[in-house]
Amino acid sequence: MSLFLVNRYLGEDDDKSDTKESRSQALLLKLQQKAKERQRESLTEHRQDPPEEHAKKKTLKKKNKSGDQHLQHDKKRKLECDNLEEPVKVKKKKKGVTGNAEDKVKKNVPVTSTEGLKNSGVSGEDLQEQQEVESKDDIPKQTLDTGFTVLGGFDNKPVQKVHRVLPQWLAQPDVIHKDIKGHLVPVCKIAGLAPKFINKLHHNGIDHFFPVQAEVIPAVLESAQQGLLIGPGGYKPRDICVSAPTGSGKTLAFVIPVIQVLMQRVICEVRALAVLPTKELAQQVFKVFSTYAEGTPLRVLMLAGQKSFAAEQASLSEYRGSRRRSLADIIVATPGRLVDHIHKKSGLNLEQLRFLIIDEADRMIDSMHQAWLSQVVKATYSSGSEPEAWSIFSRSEPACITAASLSPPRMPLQKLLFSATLTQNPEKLQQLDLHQPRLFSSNHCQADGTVAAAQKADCFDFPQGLTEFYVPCTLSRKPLLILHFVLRLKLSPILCFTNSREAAHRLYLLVQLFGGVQAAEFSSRLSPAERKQTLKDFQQGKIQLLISTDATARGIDVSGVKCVVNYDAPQYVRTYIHRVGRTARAGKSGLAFTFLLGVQEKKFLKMVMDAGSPGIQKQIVKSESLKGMEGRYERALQELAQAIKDEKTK
Ligand SMILES: Nc1ncnc2c1ncn2[C@@H]1O[C@H](COP(=O)(O)OP(=O)(O)OP(=O)(O)O)[C@@H](O)[C@H]1O
Repeated sequence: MSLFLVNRYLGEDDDKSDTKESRSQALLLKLQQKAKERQRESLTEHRQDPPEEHAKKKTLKKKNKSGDQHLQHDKKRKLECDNLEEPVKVKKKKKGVTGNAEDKVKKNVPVTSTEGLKNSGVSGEDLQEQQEVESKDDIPKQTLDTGFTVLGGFDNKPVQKVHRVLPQWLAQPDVIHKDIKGHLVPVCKIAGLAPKFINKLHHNGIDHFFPVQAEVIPAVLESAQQGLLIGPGGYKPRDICVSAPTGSGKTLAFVIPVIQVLMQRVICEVRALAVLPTKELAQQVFKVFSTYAEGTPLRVLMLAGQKSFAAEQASLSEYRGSRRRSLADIIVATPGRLVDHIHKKSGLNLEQLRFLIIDEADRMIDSMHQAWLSQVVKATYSSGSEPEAWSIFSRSEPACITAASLSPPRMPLQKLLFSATLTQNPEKLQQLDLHQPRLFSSNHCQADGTVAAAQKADCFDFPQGLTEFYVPCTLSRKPLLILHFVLRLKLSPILCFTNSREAAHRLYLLVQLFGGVQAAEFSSRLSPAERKQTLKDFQQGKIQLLISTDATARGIDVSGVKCVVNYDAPQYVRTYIHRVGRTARAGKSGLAFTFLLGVQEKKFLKMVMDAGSPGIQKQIVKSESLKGMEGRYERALQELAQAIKDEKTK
């Protein structure tokens, strides 16, 4: 009933009905061909039969029209005895129940496509009668008897495509320019930054802000213009989401305003918490916070498992007199360690928390293990256990609104989300319970800076200076290719990604056995201390080829990476974007190569183009250019088998 037809949003995939449509089209064509063949046979037969014979058949057919199966069977047997072919039922049917196209062909009744009928030599008036009869037949029997008219048709209408409807804040974001170099803003132009802060930026070689920083820093400063307790206009400050390419400077976009807002604080309380997915990223952000908090009274602490739990606990707070005092203003943590400290009540007091920063937000949303966010938000409400001098400002759990609950200003909790591949799926974002969110996105920015129409889901921005290639190859040639890139093409330092830590380890052993390359591996096979040392050596240029799993794919900032190689093609487009984003950072240029087997090419290229890649070029490496390495390579392969066996025995 079309009155109650509801079209659902079927996602960005190809329309399901299209496939259904194409299937039925194909079936129809097949049936028509069969019908035509039968009609041709009958016509040839028709010409051969004498007229009386033809009349006999016709009457026979009319009598048996509504015959049942066994009668049909007898007739068939009778005809066979008379050594006569069964006539192909080509022509019209006066009455009868419509079957589907397939049934029609089985009973040799022509499929109701008019050209099929025309070709079969059925005359015009028959055609008209046929269509009238059929069109009447289309209406189910009971309506003919009752005379009621049926609202809407029963015919199979294709589902209309319903376009995605986004909340306004997602559909109309604040635009961030993609072109970093073309839209630099001098740091002194940003209102609200303390002069000594500007000097510190100059001292660290930062004279201009990148587009994402020029947009986000003023927005965060504005949300705390009236102090920590209230946002603009006396309302609770809006949460902020930032979606900008890899290497576009998102870290400083939250470090600088948070330090600027908190540096005037009087009493030390935990007022900023940055949560990151991995230890290495936490270490990296902790370093940036420490660099810019130097010279201010702010103290930065990391809870990521680099030190023992007890050592972290001791550095969180201490008793002074009868009260526990916080020893940290800003905390940088990984979710697991953070939840441990909350559960074990190890002196982590979040009741004065003002900024909750979630970096690599899409990854943090997907891996909400231990429901860390709800634990953190719960911990920001006053437990009521210790009568706090700040009780006047401490938050109480949201309850019914009363005059009392509205009177004293509560410390608002403002969430700041950052990612290069921020999801636009409202259902996923709903988990974060954002308050009147404001989105800053480069995704919607056109070349001339105007806002593009709502983007397809999962369409992202790639760094401007990135050039992407794919290399068709076979499994056995991959190691030779990576050696060719290091030894012959001199593309090092190369960051090479594999899809598993075993593959990374095997490749590392093989490259070591081949010789002549400073290589290292980076995966969870190494201890945190070894990983930290490996990253440091890579930063210092002591390593030509770093073979890594996706542990370094996100956020790790290693300046000077000229080339990223996807030794194993990534399964997901977000993984691809974060891997290739390890190069071409801060507006610099960089190369990304993906080794593809024949079977992977079509699907991978479609995935990358659908994600908004500016273009990926085919780079063929001829077998001749690998000549001369085969001998050493074969020997290295044999030794590898032995080396792996020895490791297993150890
Ligand atoms: N205004 C600036 N001027 C010069 N260099 C900058 C500026 N802002 C950031 N950088 C440098 O750019 C590099 C990338 O910065 P950052 O790691 O913050 O990028 P990102 O957007 O967080 O990347 P990812 O999405 O991969 O985490 C860093 O080495 C940083 O020091």
